[in-house]
Amino acid sequence: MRLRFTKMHGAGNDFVVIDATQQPFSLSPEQMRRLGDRRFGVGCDQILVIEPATSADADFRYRIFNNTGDEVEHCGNGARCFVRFVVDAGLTAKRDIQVDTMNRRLRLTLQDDGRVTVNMGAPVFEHAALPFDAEGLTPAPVNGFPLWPVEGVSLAVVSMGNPHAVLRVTDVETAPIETLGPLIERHARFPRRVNVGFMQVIARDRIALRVYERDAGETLACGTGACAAVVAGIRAGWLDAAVEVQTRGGLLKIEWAGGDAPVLMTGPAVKVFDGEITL
Ligand SMILES: N[C@@H](CCC[C@H](N)C(=O)O)C(=O)O
Repeated sequence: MRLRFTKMHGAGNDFVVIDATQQPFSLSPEQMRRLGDRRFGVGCDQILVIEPATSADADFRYRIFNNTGDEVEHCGNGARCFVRFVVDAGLTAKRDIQVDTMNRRLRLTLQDDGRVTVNMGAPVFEHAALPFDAEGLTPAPVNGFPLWPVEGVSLAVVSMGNPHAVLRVTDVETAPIETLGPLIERHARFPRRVNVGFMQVIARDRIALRVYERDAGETLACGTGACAAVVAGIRAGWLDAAVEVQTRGGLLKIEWAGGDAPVLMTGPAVKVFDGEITL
């Protein structure tokens, strides 16, 4: 089958975007893996699929697959690229767009400077939402916020629609991402696995972050990971309500007023090229 696609990235987190409003989309997990393979296919961290809305008050439906072919709940950097794509492709004349994902309604705004702000919804701390199995563990609360001892480190657990574990490190450049990342990602306490964020607090309004993503491994940026890290940092009393997140691929701005307030994420969305592939 021949498939038209657009290669995009958000702060270096890269995507193959498929417009399923204009062409049929039905790829097997094997075809997805080939598409996502950097040597045998196009290569990307995630595949984003844009579909017509299925509810009356949404503009589109947006589906996300890791480059392993597994469908996942959420992708923050991808959400920004989704907006850039639908506006540039003329699929909508709106600048404020509502989209349904697997488990959330997102509200997104294309700014005049080309960046996109995404209302990511509120963070969820209930363990069932990740899920996280805390049976038999005693948390070490920091300012009342529980940090959980797993594999010798202290983890904050946060769902942004998808699961995140966040740990504070003194230096992201020397943090053991390659060893600890996969160990926590596949730890039995996270039955559906987890994205693992390594956060260095630089100031109350600035962190450096590296994320070992579920399935994709370390990416140059993770939007939901940035939200989870900032939320954890705010709850632990380390950060203010607006924080710049330095990732290896670029800068993201995250804002959260606490409680049930939604997390707002602002950052870049860039088209790289259009292409066609036979799968
Ligand atoms: N890169 C993403 C997150 C993609 C999904 C993640 N790997 C998962 O499995 O939950 C982002 O920008 O949020």
